[in-house]
Amino acid sequence: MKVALVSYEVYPFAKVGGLADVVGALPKYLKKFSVEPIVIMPKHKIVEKNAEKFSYSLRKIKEGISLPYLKTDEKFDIYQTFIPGTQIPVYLIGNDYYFSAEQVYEGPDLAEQAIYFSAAVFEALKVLREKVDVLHINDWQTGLVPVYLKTLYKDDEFFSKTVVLLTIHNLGYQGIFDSSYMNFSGLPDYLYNIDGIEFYGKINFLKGGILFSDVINTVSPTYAQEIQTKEYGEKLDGVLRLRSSDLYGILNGIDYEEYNPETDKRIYVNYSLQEIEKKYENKKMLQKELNLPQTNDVPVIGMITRLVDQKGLDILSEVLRYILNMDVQFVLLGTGDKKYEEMFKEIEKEFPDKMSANITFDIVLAQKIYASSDMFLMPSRYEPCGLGQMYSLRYGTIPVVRYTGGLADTVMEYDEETMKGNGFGFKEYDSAYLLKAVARAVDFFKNKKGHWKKLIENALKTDLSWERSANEYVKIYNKALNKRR
Ligand SMILES: Nc1ncnc2c1ncn2[C@@H]1O[C@H](COP(=O)(O)OP(=O)(O)O[C@H]2O[C@H](CO)[C@@H](O)[C@H](O)[C@H]2O)[C@@H](O)[C@H]1O
Repeated sequence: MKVALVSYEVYPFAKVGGLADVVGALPKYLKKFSVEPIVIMPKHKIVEKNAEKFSYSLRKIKEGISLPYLKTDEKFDIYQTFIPGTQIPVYLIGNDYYFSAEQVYEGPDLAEQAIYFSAAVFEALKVLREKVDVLHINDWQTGLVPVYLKTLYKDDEFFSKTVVLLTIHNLGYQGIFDSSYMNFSGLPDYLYNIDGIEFYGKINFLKGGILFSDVINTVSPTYAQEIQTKEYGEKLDGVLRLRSSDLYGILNGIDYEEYNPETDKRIYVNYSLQEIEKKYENKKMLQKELNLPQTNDVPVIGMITRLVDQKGLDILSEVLRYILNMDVQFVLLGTGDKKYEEMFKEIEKEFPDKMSANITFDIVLAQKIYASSDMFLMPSRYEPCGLGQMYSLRYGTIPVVRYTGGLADTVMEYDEETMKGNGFGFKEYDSAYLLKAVARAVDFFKNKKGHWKKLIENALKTDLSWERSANEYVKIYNKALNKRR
């Protein structure tokens, strides 16, 4: 079975968030289940910049390809590279006008960029003579791929057996744009309809993906249920309920080779369950690097996140000062909304010995924080899967989370009686419960050393590998293929 994973971000070539990690890792594991994966992404400017850092090279293999249906004369080239350490080909759509901004989600016009990329997938596959069974698309940027397939490419022999799986990594981002883009896309006008891609007087790319894909999944079972409700449905719950018999939840895995405390070169000192004291050497080095007092008596609470409302920053802002009045240190790494960046900077000034606010994007520092912290905070309003808590568990760092979406599927409240569970959390989205959960974790760290050790052991033993998830993906690829047979 040949599968093309289509994504606007892929690690290590261009990463903004968790989407990149998933599409960068999944193909490696699909291979173990006899799937032949290829990857298609835009050649963002950052892809060239990252080449040296991650030791890959880019080779131009085709050039000057036009898009027959779009209202543009812009042509694209195809570059090729491989997922590092593998033979898995990555094809990059290169166009200087659309994909040369400094940041992945910048550029002349994000709607046109996404349309251009989605349409280019078809022409690229034809030029490359890559006949794929499944187009595995990801998030709104690729939502129009199945719409093109089932309309303008419907009678194209080359794609007559191709099916589409849409993975929704985050329903909060849908790609809602002015209806005038219908014209640019070249898609038939009848699609601008409530049963098509029209959405409250605009067009919605993700809605197109949901309606036109053969099978859909989200990145955790709980989130797959939640998004069919009004509370989490982001106005697409009705459309999702319509597709509920084709909607699955598959928990993401994490890349166990890339994220391994025993071998990770980005952290200060490697460690394992057998040498857990070395985790504390990391902690001391991080404290030093970030100018915090070097001590093991005080728990370090880490947080690495895009600074957006989704991540629970509003309830955190209500109680962060209370948290810092406990005997703790708090290390934040994140970028995003200015109001949150400023808030953390402000609080850092108030608590210079306790708070370190790092408003930057830094993959190496992220790793050091995952390894060195005692706890990892993720009080999300909603969380499709969440990778942060999984990386923490892998590094023996205890997650404190709101039990929603994938957080509810991966973190289990610690039970003193049975000594089962790998973290702490709260259900209701309310700052008082957040504070209580943090206080409970701090109490265990300080006063219940035996239990804390057991927590670390349970965290390190949690199975979050991709193998199981890759197997699930193969099952739903087959479900999609059965629809066309
Ligand atoms: N400033 C910074 N510096 C370095 N690294 C940083 C960083 N800010 C964030 N990161 C990294 O970006 C990733 C974030 O992944 P998450 O899954 O936690 O959230 P995100 O909302 O981006 O992903 C969405 O897609 C993923 C993938 O499906 C879902 O798990 C998730 O729920 C959904 O919201 C982590 O690897 C984190 O370490």
